[in-house]
Amino acid sequence: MKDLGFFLALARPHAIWLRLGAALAAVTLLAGIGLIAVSGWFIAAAAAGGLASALAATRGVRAFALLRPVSRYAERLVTHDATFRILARLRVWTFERLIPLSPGGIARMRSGDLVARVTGDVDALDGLYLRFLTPVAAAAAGAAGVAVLLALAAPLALPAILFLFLASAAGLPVLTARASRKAGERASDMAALVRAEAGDLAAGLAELKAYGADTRVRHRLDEASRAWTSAQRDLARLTMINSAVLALGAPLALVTALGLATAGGAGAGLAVLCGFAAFALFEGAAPLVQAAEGYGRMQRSAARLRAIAEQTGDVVTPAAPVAPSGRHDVRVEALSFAYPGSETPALEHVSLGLPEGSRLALTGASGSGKSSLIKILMRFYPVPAGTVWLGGQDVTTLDPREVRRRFALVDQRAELISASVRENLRLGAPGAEDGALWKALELARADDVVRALPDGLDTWLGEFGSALSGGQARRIALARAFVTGAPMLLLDEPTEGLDAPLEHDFLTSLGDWADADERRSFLLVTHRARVIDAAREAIVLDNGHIAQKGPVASLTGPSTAFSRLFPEYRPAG
Ligand SMILES: Nc1ncnc2c1ncn2[C@@H]1O[C@H](COP(=O)(O)OP(=O)(O)OP(=O)(O)O)[C@@H](O)[C@H]1O
Repeated sequence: MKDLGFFLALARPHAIWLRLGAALAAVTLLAGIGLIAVSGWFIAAAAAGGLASALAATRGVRAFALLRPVSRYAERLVTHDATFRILARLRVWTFERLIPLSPGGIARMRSGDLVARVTGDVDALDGLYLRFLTPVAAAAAGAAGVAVLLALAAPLALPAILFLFLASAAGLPVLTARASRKAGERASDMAALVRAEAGDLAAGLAELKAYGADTRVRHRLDEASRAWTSAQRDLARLTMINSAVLALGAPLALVTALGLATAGGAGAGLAVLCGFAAFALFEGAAPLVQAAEGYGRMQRSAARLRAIAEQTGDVVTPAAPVAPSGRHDVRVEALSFAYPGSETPALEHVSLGLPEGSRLALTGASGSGKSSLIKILMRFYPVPAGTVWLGGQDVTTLDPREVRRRFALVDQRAELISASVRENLRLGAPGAEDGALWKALELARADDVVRALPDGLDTWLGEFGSALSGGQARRIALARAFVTGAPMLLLDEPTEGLDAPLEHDFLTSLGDWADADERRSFLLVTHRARVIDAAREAIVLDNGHIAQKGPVASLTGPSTAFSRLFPEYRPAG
């Protein structure tokens, strides 16, 4: 309940609309009770031949019959509008909690699970605002209205009817909430699991099929789906029982009120009016029971969403970040780092400098820590030991977003988003004009690629840029990095998988970009000897330590770490 209370509080800015919706729901319920009660009175009066009463009743029927749909329409409009606004706020709230989590922190969460939280869990909470708050107020107003009517016309019936109503509108929902809790939580968990499994299956379908593992994942998905269906079946059973109880409660109230009103001396017309009013009151109990049926699900969704709010990012934004200096030289001093949950350090006591205008290659065997260093520079992970200086300032005193703005990242996956070429290029510079995009494309030798696409810059690139070859995607990713205007490029094996001419073109583009401004610099992670020639200096990492560093030509020589990695290396030219 604490979690649900938290999300109720989040809806406070929209409270006025929820209250108006509740008032309209109360009017709708009262109009419904009035319509049925007066209709009953009309039938009884007409049967008894009381023309005057029958005429008065028809006026009542007309008034209530007009009022009910109008107030219901207005209520739906107001409550749905308020609910959608609250859900939109909730989504923004969720993203605001996710964004400060560093990419390193988010990478530990399953992507399908994240999607389930932002979509399914947020949607599940609509029941809290739409099916819980509004009906409580309406049912209370309906009960008060019928109580006044019975107190005036058939006081004998009042206690029995109120008892029946309280049992249906309070007792039954409480019992239902208890009974539905486990099944609801299971349904919510399984729905999230199904989304996560389906996400994994869709994302890795080609690989899973290639290795014949798709059947295994499909089985897991089937199992989760079956568990989800079973939980939903349990909930449906509960709904069925509740519907039966409510269906019995309404006629029981009718008969009770009718009998007791007659016993109390009310005439036939009045007795029927009281009976039908008591009957119609049960319309107000149904939404409360429905809300209780969704309690477990809502509770779980609220808990899962709150868990996001309670996560603290690995990379902390300082409360008062210092303003960045205009410089962008980097210095790493005695940096040590291990991944969360890992005992083995990925980097140990690493010190290096990347002055403005530098062209540095970072090489080393697989697992030596090259990508880890890039992730730390990008502030995807914290700096647990040692110091990283950017423009003479300790990066932990700067806003991580400011640090990231100084770097543009290109890696071997060249992750293009499923959007147009233009949107991909503008990812890091949303306001960039087409002229700037074409300039960057020319510099990255990707302008011909884009001109050959059916709609040029407007061409849709498909999921992860699947409409392009690896080489084309890499060149567009390089152009995207150029568009950002960042003075430093971090390239993580950017030419992996490219043939020699494509690799040569890529490195020439990189060189041209760096030549255009002497303050520009790049750090190039590579396993390939040919690529090292694009740099002036190189660092060889070995098991998280710096084994060698200096101008590329100085690293060769018998039994150096560099020559062990590149025995065939001959400096270019
Ligand atoms: N997300 C992670 N969680 C835990 N350990 C990790 C993670 N990423 C890398 N490691 C570990 O950190 C060490 C350094 O990895 P890193 O990716 O930096 O090496 P690398 O030199 O870039 O390797 P490669 O050339 O194969 O890309 C390795 O031992 C690796 O297993």
